[in-house]
Amino acid sequence: MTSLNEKIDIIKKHIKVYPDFPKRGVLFRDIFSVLLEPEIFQILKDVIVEIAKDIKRKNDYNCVVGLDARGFILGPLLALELNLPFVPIRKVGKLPGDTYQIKYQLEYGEAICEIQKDSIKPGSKVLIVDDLLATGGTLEAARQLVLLSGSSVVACFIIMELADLAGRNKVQAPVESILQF
Ligand SMILES: O=P(O)(O)OC[C@H]1O[C@H](OP(=O)(O)OP(=O)(O)O)[C@H](O)[C@@H]1O
Ligand SMILES: Nc1ncnc2[nH]cnc12
Repeated sequence: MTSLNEKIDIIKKHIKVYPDFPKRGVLFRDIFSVLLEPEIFQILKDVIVEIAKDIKRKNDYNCVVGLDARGFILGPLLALELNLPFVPIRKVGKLPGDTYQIKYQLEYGEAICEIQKDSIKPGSKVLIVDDLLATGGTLEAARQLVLLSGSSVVACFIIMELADLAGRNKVQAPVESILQF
């Protein structure tokens, strides 16, 4: 049987790294490269489900929120497995109906993200899911959108954390990451 740490090592080896994308000086870590081989994608799924269940035991949640765009790979997998609702947070202009909006800074730019006002049941306890934590601007904006929706964030779950950027210090909720760079 492959241990959790061995599975995490396999995932790490399959994350392709691109220097100077999308801007000079950024080392881009591409989670999509893990999805090219079904058996590696399956390992990623097994690892995130195991860790998400562990987070739930410590810090119960009843809703999974995923961030545009790469949080949409992971969030729905977890939500289905845990039988919980999945709610998307999207870049501005992509969601129909009434929305809450927050502007935030990225490692390489600025953006606005949105959530549909009627998507999260008020009073929910939310797990936010994304592929990568860089400056923490995206996660903190997402946390504020959950708050505007009348719910709270019990934890954030990330595959890759760029530890040097100290993004977790910007996020006013516990952050759990699988790989640190
Ligand atoms: O911690 P931060 O500095 O906020 O950066 C992290 C965010 O940046 C990336 O998404 P990006 O905004 O590039 O959007 P994409 O997934 O649509 O490419 C990544 O998937 C995170 O969502
Ligand atoms: N270095 C990086 N690699 C992939 N996605 C990112 N989003 C922000 N910084 C990133």
